[in-house]
Amino acid sequence: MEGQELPYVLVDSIGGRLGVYEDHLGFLKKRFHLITMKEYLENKTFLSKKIRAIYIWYHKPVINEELLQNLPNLKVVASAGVGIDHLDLKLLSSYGVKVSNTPFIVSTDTADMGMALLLASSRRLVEGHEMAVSPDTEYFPADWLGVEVSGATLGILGMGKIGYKVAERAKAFEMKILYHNRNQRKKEEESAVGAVYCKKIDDLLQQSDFVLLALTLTPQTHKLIGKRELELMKPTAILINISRGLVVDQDALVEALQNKVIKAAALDVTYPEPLPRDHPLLKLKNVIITPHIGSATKKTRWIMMEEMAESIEAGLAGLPIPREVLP
Ligand SMILES: O=C(O)[C@H](O)CO
Repeated sequence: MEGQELPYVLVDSIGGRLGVYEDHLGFLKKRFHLITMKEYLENKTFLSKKIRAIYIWYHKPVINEELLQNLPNLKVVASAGVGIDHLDLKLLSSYGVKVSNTPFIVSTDTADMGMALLLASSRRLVEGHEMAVSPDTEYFPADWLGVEVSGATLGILGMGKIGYKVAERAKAFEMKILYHNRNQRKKEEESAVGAVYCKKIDDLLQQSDFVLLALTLTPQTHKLIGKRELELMKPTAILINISRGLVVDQDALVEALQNKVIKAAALDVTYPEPLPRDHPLLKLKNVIITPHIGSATKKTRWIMMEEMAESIEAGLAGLPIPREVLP
């Protein structure tokens, strides 16, 4: 590309908590002229015509109509991860902008995260750690027991790529698996992991010892798990969420956990993220919260970045966009 100007790509920020990773910069800067939101806002007149792609990391920058109106040469939006609930696909398409995501690479790590949360909450790892490092020598009281995983029933809501990988892992833990999904999986896929389809979500909720949410956030799944659904669950059940905070009615969840309607929850996602420091969920002993780290491993995050760069390059060259998301 010597002598040729690199394409201008808008990013939210570089480094820091939500910015593009510093160690991804070498790779990206060989291909693109990265412009942060701050630089764009400081030099809007010149940069708005230059920017041809947006690189969305941690759901940022937020793309609204005003931004689209100001970027007449925008062709591609590459979004990290699988969820695209932060994007208005119809709006983007009306501006002729194509969208890509990285749905395949994140599924293994996110499924691992689901199992990690399931094991951590059932075996009370966080409380156990606190007990072990506490100055108090009252170590492991007899009434402090966990919940067995082997032989327990896991209900998976959302049997896409991530849900299915959770099922594969749960099978190795000798769990019984129920699932609900918009479409029933093929018989051979079901029998490979020993999963039984529940047409009705209520049946899955009533029968499961662990309910794991691996759903896409859509208008149909928005606050799908509310007071009624939590009350259908067993009082000994644990809720695990690795999808989006908004698939659960969080106020109803707080109430259910406070009143022991369910035993515990393990959440990689909440709304908002992070939760305000005085949020009641942060005060409950029967809750584990992690900071939306389903795909946060070194190798996966690197491949996500490479895939996003590949999609931008293809889109700008007028080629079919790998992993394009259609409106
Ligand atoms: O959707 C995903 O892949 C992750 O949750 C990051 O948004």
